[in-house]
Amino acid sequence: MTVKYSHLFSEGKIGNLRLRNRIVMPPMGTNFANADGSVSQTLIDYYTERARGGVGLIIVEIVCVDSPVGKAITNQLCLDDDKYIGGFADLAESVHLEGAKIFVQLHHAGRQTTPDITGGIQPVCPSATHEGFLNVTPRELSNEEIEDLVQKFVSAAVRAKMAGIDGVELHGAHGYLIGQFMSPHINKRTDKWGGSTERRMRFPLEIIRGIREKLGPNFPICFRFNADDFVEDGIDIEEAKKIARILEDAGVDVLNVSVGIYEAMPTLLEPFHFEEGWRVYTAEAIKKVVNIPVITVGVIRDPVLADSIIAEGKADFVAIGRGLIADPEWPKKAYEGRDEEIRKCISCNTCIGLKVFSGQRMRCSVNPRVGYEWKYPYLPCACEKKKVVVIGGGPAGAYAAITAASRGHEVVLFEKENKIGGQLNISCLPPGKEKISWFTEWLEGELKRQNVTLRLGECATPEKISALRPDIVILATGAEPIVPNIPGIERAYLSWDVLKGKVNVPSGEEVVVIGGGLVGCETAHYLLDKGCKVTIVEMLDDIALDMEPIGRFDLLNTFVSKGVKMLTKSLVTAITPEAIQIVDAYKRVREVPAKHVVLAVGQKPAGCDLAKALCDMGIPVITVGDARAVGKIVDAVLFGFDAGVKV
Ligand SMILES: Cc1cc2nc3c(=O)[nH]c(=O)nc-3n(C[C@H](O)[C@H](O)[C@H](O)COP(=O)(O)OP(=O)(O)OC[C@H]3O[C@@H](n4cnc5c(N)ncnc54)[C@H](O)[C@@H]3O)c2cc1C
Ligand SMILES: Cc1cc2nc3c(=O)[nH]c(=O)nc-3n(C[C@H](O)[C@H](O)[C@H](O)COP(=O)(O)O)c2cc1C
Ligand code: SF4
Repeated sequence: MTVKYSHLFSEGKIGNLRLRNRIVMPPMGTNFANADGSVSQTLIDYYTERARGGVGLIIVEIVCVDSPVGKAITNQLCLDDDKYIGGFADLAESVHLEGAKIFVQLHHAGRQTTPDITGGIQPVCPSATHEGFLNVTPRELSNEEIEDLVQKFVSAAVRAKMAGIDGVELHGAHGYLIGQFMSPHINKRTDKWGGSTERRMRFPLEIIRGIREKLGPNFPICFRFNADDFVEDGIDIEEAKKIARILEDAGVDVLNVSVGIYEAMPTLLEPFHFEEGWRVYTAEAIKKVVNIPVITVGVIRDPVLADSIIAEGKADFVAIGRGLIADPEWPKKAYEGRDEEIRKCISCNTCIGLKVFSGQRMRCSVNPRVGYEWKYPYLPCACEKKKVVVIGGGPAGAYAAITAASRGHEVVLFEKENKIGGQLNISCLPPGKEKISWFTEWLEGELKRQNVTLRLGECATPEKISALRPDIVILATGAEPIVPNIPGIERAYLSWDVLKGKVNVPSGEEVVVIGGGLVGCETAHYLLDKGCKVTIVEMLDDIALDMEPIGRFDLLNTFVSKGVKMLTKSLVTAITPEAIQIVDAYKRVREVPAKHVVLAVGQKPAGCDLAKALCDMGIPVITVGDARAVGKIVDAVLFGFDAGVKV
């Protein structure tokens, strides 16, 4: 077989370690560890599946060297005690059996954590500089504490080696403890641990020296660091080049080049709008000044791009992070030239913002098996072939249909529109959200590949359904916008219609968006981009509270910089010909001028009557997605998949 991406699938080398290709899974926290920090079966199955999918090297997520004060997430792996070695040995063996190599990322959060995570302990830092994203003021570390921490990193590396792990990555990026020492933005010390670049590098260099002393010259050490902190006075690309040379001289085997600290969060965990490969230039700049291999990362979703990065010598390895959460078979499919079958990550950040950073286990919007690899190791073939009718071709219905068909059932899917996707076709319309349509395209392709009979442009009725004599119906009719009963409501446009371009709000005109949730804010963003003067009115304390926090941080910065008015704790009581009437936070009745009014006060489940009619006919019905409870893509896909497994 000719390999389409010959550069990507050429052998790689880190120190003396040989890797089967140039694809690296970068560290990504999951919250899958046990509560005591030990390796769980969920975690082993999750990583083993990625190894089976063909990745060359897995760098396991942040592993704490000093728990609890050094933890950044609730259920974080630990290696600060010998009791953890056994679990890591099981993990290493399982990954090795699938042909991949495995490193662990040694980590201390420093100031980028909260007392909720550290068990009430005040976070520590080289200097007591305030952290703006989490709003934390840390305590300054003493000289003795710093020396003790150096030993903790070294001891954790020794334990990793004892467990059969192939190498360690030191987490010097993203503004965690090692990076805090390195960054002039955070490290204000005047003793031997602060000052010039060389002095700020003392902490990581002591750790590297300690590891080399204990484990010798052949144990691979990877160093992850920022080529740009993207904050004032932080590390920039010129400083990063100096750092890279210092690390090479210190005997580091490979550099994993990243960017951003929490205060510049959208650069390190890019929301929807960041372009593919936007930060490859940083790795390319670092590669030019060193002779050791360099890893690049950040929104690399497409094998063509990944292969070209290697071919053009911009980096030696490409790290595919969220891409491998979304599709563990990304490498295998690329290797076999099945590019269109890759279920690409859409950069929604549900996995991190709504799940891991919110103390929950990782889940993925487009891959329902994430964290459930143990539960669904394979899809059981249907014992008895059934006729399954699915109503609704949004993500819930489409995923249910794909899953049921792949198990051998005969599946018919009704979608009243002429296109699959449901609300995905609206959610991809606000500025920067085009990547959502990648998922719609994948669903369309997969429905074809699984031979699902599509009845597009056909509204399902009880009569049509019963005529097909289905064994079971999966009802995935989604949601519809809520229209509140307030005087003057006839003058308001629905946000869905504005986004679809069914109504035109001329640019330059004043618009009030009623409802400041995700849909209202994204409609406001769309109107802002069109040049409208936008006011958002929201009855809750704040806006966009249902939005993924990193995307929200990004959007609110845009709103502030572009002068969007945000009226919170304000209830709309009427819409008049030129204004809206509100009761504001101080219980005052006020008028807000509004040439145009857009309504986005939430959605409610649709299709309840249809479900009832089918049940009355004695047809078994499973209701999934927004039709069951209005949620997000992640909920629709998980429940759709689960229904497809159960029928
Ligand atoms: C503007 C906007 C932005 C959004 N942004 C995000 C986001 O960033 N992240 C996120 O996670 N979620 C987002 N969402 C929400 C997400 O799109 C929905 O939660 C998800 O699409 C629900 O999937 P579903 O399959 O349950 O329903 P839907 O997507 O609503 O699909 C239901 C389908 O059923 C069809 N249907 C209904 N009745 C019948 C019938 N009788 N016969 C045939 N077909 C029928 C409809 O035409 C529709 O295609 C957004 C939603 C909107 C409106
Ligand atoms: C859920 C999640 C958890 C992450 N956890 C870590 C981590 O533990 N250590 C780290 O260095 N980077 C972490 N990252 C950043 C990734 O390693 C990677 O740099 C980033 O996601 C950009 O690459 P991508 O677009 O390929 O996902 C995390 C990212 C995600 C999405
Ligand atoms: S949850 Fe969203 S961002 Fe995270 S891997 Fe899945 S698709 Fe990508």
